[in-house]
Amino acid sequence: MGKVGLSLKRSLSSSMLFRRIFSSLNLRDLPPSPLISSREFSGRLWIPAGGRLSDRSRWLKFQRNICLSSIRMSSAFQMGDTRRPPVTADKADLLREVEAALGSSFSLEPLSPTPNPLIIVISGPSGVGKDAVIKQVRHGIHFVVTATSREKRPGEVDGKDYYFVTKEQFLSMIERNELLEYALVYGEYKGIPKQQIHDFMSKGFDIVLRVDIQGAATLRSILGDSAIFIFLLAENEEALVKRLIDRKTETIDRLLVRIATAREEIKHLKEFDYVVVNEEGKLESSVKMVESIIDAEKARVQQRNAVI
Ligand SMILES: Nc1ncnc2c1ncn2[C@@H]1O[C@H](COP(=O)(O)OP(=O)(O)OP(=O)(O)O)[C@@H](O)[C@H]1O
Repeated sequence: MGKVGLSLKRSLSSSMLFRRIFSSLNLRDLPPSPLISSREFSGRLWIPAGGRLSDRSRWLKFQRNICLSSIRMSSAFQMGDTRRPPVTADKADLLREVEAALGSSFSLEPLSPTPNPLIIVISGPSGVGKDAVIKQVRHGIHFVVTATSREKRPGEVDGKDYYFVTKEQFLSMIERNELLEYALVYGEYKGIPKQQIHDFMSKGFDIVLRVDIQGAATLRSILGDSAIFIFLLAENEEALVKRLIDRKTETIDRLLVRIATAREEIKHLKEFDYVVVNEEGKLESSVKMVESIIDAEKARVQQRNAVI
């Protein structure tokens, strides 16, 4: 027998079983329900096809209990309240009827608090794909533009990829306490301007900070558990080095420094909350994984509360 025939047979036997149990309820002996007609009842009941018979029997028993308790509830309502709404009344009428019976109207206030804006720190070895992942993460997120004293790479845009400043300008930003965190990386300064974080958090945006491992450690000491720390990794060392070579921005000497640094950095993985493996050719999955982490964090009962 084909798949279609088998599932048809299953659903037929399910509905026969259901009819046998439903008919044992003696609905006609019960007072009519003001809220739910027996036709609506049968429309709402659902019996899973397939599965072991014992599972399905348990499911049917569960459905029957729901039927019985609904009938009991509606009977109680009927006994205590002589203003029976007609069975044909629409949803809005029934809602008003129930509100009148309760003596108060239903609140439209959200039942759970609005999630706090998040600060998401993304770190990982050089060339692992931090920028590539962050650029594709969905809207509602502000990727903080870092200030740097390093030279612009081909294709980079000032104010979009980085704020390119001179070393002197960077040092005055440090003096004015305008940076949340800064570091000297491969002889160049990189730092996070505080004002941008304030501005976007106050508008309800989640904040993404992209820092190296040293920066992540500093941010952990400043923000503690109020921020989320994600470590981005390649699937193996070879994939990481190939990615750096493909970028065509590194001399052999700089490549050697970055590889040695990456080996040290990977040892800090345990200081992070999450790890995302950015596999070769699977950038999209890594982006989805980061988005899933953000979704899960938004659903936390105990929200993180980042304050800068
Ligand atoms: N999953 C992937 N598969 C293949 N190539 C990737 C993947 N992710 C990123 N890349 C490529 O790897 C290179 C390095 O990525 P990217 O510049 O985003 O790394 P990074 O971690 O931001 O580096 P750095 O810290 O040195 O700035 C880029 O050419 C990018 O397009």
